Amino acid sequence: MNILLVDDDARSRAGVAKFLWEMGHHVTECCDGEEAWATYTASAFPMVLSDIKMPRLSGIELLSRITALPGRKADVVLFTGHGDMTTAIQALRAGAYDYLLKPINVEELATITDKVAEHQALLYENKVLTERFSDEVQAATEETRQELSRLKRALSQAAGLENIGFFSKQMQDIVQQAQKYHTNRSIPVLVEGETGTGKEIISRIIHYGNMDGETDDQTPFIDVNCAAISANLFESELFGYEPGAFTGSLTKGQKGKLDLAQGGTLLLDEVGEIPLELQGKLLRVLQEKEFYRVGGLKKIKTDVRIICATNADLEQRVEQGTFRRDLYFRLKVGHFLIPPLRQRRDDIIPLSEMFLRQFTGKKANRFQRISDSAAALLLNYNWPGNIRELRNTMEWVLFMYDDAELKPAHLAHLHNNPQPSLSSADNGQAFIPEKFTLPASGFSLEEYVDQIIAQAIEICQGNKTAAAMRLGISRRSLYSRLKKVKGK
Ligand SMILES: Nc1ncnc2c1ncn2[C@@H]1O[C@H](COP(=O)(O)OP(=O)(O)OP(=O)(O)O)[C@@H](O)[C@H]1O
Repeated sequence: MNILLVDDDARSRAGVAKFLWEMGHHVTECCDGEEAWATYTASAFPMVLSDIKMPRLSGIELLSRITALPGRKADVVLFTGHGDMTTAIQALRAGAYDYLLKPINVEELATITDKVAEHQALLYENKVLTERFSDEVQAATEETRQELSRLKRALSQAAGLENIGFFSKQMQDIVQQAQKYHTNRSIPVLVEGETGTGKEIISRIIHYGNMDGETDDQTPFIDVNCAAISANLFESELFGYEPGAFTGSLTKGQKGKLDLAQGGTLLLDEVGEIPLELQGKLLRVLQEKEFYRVGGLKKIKTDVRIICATNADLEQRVEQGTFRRDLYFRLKVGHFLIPPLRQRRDDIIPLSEMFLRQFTGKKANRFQRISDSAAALLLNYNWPGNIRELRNTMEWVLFMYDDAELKPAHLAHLHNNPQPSLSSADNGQAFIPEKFTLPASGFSLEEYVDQIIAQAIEICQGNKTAAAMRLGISRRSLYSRLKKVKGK
């Protein structure tokens, strides 16, 4: 062990040093506290043996400095005079490991030195174990974190809530509202919107209560596409049937979707397609919270949240007499009208980027950017198939092309929707509509201008200078307009 020996009495110091060398230790000698402090801070000593009374810096002051140092430090043993118990107590209070009475008894010195060696070995072992333990804890924590995120991903996937994003204020408000409905299961909810707007996703958020499918709620989410069930099977599909209820039925009978959704959520997608004669039965379920199986006499109590989704105009169906008015109002207690994508343009670019990232997968170099002109095109297309169409478009682009940037050429197929066209100007003549009638409402000049710019860029195959010339505006005006569109 490396021992720092400090004593201003050279004879006594030499005697102690000789004994310690003989014990097999390595001794560094100092003749006062200041010299000892400089030596101690320059290299590591597990043990300091020091006299108390010394010029310049006393043993107690040296001890205080050593104990004030951060980290692992030496055990300090101080020499005190015979009968000087006050100093001995003072030394222990200041943090000394032990004290030795002068003149030094070599047996006591050997015992204390062995004790210090053992103590320092234990401290070292403890340090190593603590470091190893903290490494192991860190590794285990990392493993648990990875496992948790794997499970979260699996859960989101199972919940159908993987890779979704809501960027526009309109959709963020809807998601917030949907999360509120999660806590009140007794409110039926009607989700209306065009095809592909995300009605099913909003229904799942109502059920799971959050966007990533992470929930303690293990209750079922049962999805029924009412348009896909033939009218004669509808009742048994929804309510189930008792054994032998009809010819060809299973002998054990069968549970219906309402039974399967017990305690959870039943999503009736395309609810407008429910046959009129069954609408009364559905109303009864909503009002009385009970139903009969086909061929059954026993009332079955139900505890199911019912969400209905439709892209049909239910109000019109009510007027036409094909949908019950009382059911319509009952379903509509909680109501969402999901806007089409063209009315929430703030979603278009971030969703496109998200889908590109998603379909690019690990081939990270592909389609890292969307060019200004492609962005203008995406923003001005009217997306009749809404997010489903946008998603399919990005998947198709990634399948067809390999480029670092999404350009108008990759989106050529988006142009055949009925948008105002510049093609009539292809003969080089100025484009002057013969007659333009301003609609009573719903017209946005801004949108119109953006659409024209997108088409000009597309016609000029992405060449913005040519597009600006074509439109009779400066290149700078075109760029500032594009910047504005992208920033929207
Ligand atoms: N916010 C979103 N983020 C990512 N993908 C979305 C989002 N909304 C919808 N989608 C995707 O668009 C497609 C259509 O969504 P969804 O089935 O929820 O629409 P829908 O309105 O119920 O359509 P339909 O009326 O045709 O049944 C799905 O692939 C879905 O994953």
